Amino acid sequence: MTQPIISVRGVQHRYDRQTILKDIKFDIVEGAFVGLVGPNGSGKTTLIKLLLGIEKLQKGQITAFGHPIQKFKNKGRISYVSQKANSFNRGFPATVKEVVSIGIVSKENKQTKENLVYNALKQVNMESYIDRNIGDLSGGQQQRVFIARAIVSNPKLLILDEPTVGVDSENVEHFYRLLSKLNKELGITLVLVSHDIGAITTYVTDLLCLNKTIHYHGDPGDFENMPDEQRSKLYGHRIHTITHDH
Ligand SMILES: Nc1ncnc2c1ncn2[C@@H]1O[C@H](COP(=O)(O)OP(=O)(O)OP(=O)(O)O)[C@@H](O)[C@H]1O
Repeated sequence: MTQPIISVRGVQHRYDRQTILKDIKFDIVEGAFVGLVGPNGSGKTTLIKLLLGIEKLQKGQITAFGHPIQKFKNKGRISYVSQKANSFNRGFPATVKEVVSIGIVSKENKQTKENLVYNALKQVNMESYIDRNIGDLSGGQQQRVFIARAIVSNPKLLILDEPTVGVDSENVEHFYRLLSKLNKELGITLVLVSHDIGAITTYVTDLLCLNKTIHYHGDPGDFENMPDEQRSKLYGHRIHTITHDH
């Protein structure tokens, strides 16, 4: 069986006196495309922060690539695109090349750096924008540049927190297709945080429904085929049938 690259056991998390996460247990295997869904305030970002080691683990165990998260040295293996990545204003004084270079974690010479940046931009079809100012691009284009920055050091796992906020629906579809390509062709394991269960089930291999605890972890197709009422229970929140044609 494939070894999990992330393993979470018995995780609990509180802010002040409020329990945000409880009895969290799941594995992420190499090559998976995981959709992490849940209503507002269900703890998705907190869980991601724990996986990234940004938030201190209070109770339970998390291992990343076989190491306890407290001792894990990332070295570019886990990469992250945050919720508000695509919000640069017009005129922001940085080129696409400069933004993507920030993602290079190893010491490289100038030529290697340029090649890495170009290749990462090519993966997201943005290589022709390399010398443009980041602020002059649309939200969807900026988001692609941030993906390039996140993959420029060849991560094994890429975590994206609501990356399609502010991106129009047509570009959202393109964006999910791009993620699917990165997963299948480059073999990058993905965790995609989203509100839009209907849109992501087509692309993800595993669905994780979170609302304080994990209510469902499994095949997205099996989840979609359940009656609405049962799905609402598993999602931990009322859910409408949202189907998207692809
Ligand atoms: N640093 C913090 N201190 C105190 N409470 C926090 C902190 N961060 C988050 N919370 C609270 O924890 C709960 C879960 O927040 P979190 O951001 O993890 O949820 P989420 O599922 O990502 O929400 P959303 O979908 O709205 O982004 C919320 O009630 C939030 O107000």
